[in-house]
Amino acid sequence: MKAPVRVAVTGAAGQIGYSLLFRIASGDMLGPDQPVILQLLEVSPAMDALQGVVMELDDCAFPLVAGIQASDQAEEAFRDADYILLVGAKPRGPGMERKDLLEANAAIFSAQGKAMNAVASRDVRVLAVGNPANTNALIAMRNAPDLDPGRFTAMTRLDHNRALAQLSGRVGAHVNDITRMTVWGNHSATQYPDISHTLVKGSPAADQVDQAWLEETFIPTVQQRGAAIIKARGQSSAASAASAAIDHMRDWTLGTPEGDWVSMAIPSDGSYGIAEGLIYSFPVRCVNGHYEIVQGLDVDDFSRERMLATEQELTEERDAVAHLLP
Ligand SMILES: NC(=O)C1=CN([C@@H]2O[C@H](COP(=O)(O)OP(=O)(O)OC[C@H]3O[C@@H](n4cnc5c(N)ncnc54)[C@H](O)[C@@H]3O)[C@@H](O)[C@H]2O)C=CC1
Ligand SMILES: O=C([O-])CC(=O)C(=O)O
Repeated sequence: MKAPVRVAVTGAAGQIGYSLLFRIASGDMLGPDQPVILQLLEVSPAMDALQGVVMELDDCAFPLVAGIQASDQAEEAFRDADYILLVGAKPRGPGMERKDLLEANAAIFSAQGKAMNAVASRDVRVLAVGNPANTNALIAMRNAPDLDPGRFTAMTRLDHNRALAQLSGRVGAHVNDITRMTVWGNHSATQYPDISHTLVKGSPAADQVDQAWLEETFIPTVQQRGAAIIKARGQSSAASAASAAIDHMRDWTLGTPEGDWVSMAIPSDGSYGIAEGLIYSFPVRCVNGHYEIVQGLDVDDFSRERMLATEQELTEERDAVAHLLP
């Protein structure tokens, strides 16, 4: 058995938390030989509810759980954390866009960035799930100047998985047979799910679907899937979001499968002409605990236009929170 690692989760008594914690604890995120110490953060009024979740975690008698701490203080929850999943934030309701949450949630990520800067492990891996996820990751990153900016990421894996599911249904292939899907940009309605480089059983996906389906069905369905779930369920997606968070952290830490890649929102290094520093979703390969942007993909005019539109939205979100970016 390895030495335990410390995994902090914010919003631990919320909807996503209720799916996420049990999967982290069972080894789905970091592997069946990696014990974890869970460090759970909630706001003070939710501490009773969090205590109930902790009781349930205890009652699972998970072999990999080496400790559980619950706190309403970020500096306690983030102390020496090797992984931080920033889930705690307000979700949107019907008729809202995710960026409408910016004002309500931005302050949380600036305070939590400062707290992790002070106390987290210098090798921490951070995932922002709370919306608007990309810009919240940017706020946390900029408020944690002593940590490596490359350690700050936001979740577009749910969009990536949704794109796999939609294409799988259309071409009649299992998701396991689909590789090299890409989601570019923001976790929002401007994101660009791109199948230009995607393979189905090793052959180009673009040859197996028509342009009208791509433009009129595939892209808008993936872009609007979060809203469709809210309409159907009355609440935003939770179990699928938790599952995507597990996938994101697992692949970052343990590596992406040979020949494939995944989508992660990470600080842009200027690749594909995207402004440096924005938290933008790229195709990435992960090896030995590090991600690298897949380079050299052809970008045609159709793709370029969409990649720029979502970059533009991220620039506007960044400008709207300039006062929180030291
Ligand atoms: N990036 C993505 O793909 C997805 C992101 N989301 C976002 O994730 C966030 C959480 O969603 P749910 O779990 O459904 O919401 P929820 O409302 O069920 O849970 C959020 C929890 O966060 C807690 N919280 C609020 N402020 C906090 C703070 N400062 N510190 C610690 N905890 C805090 C609340 O008390 C609550 O228990 C929302 O912003 C939602 O929009 C949801 C689905 C997918
Ligand atoms: O749509 C929402 O507000 C929740 C979310 O981010 C998603 O399901 O992708």
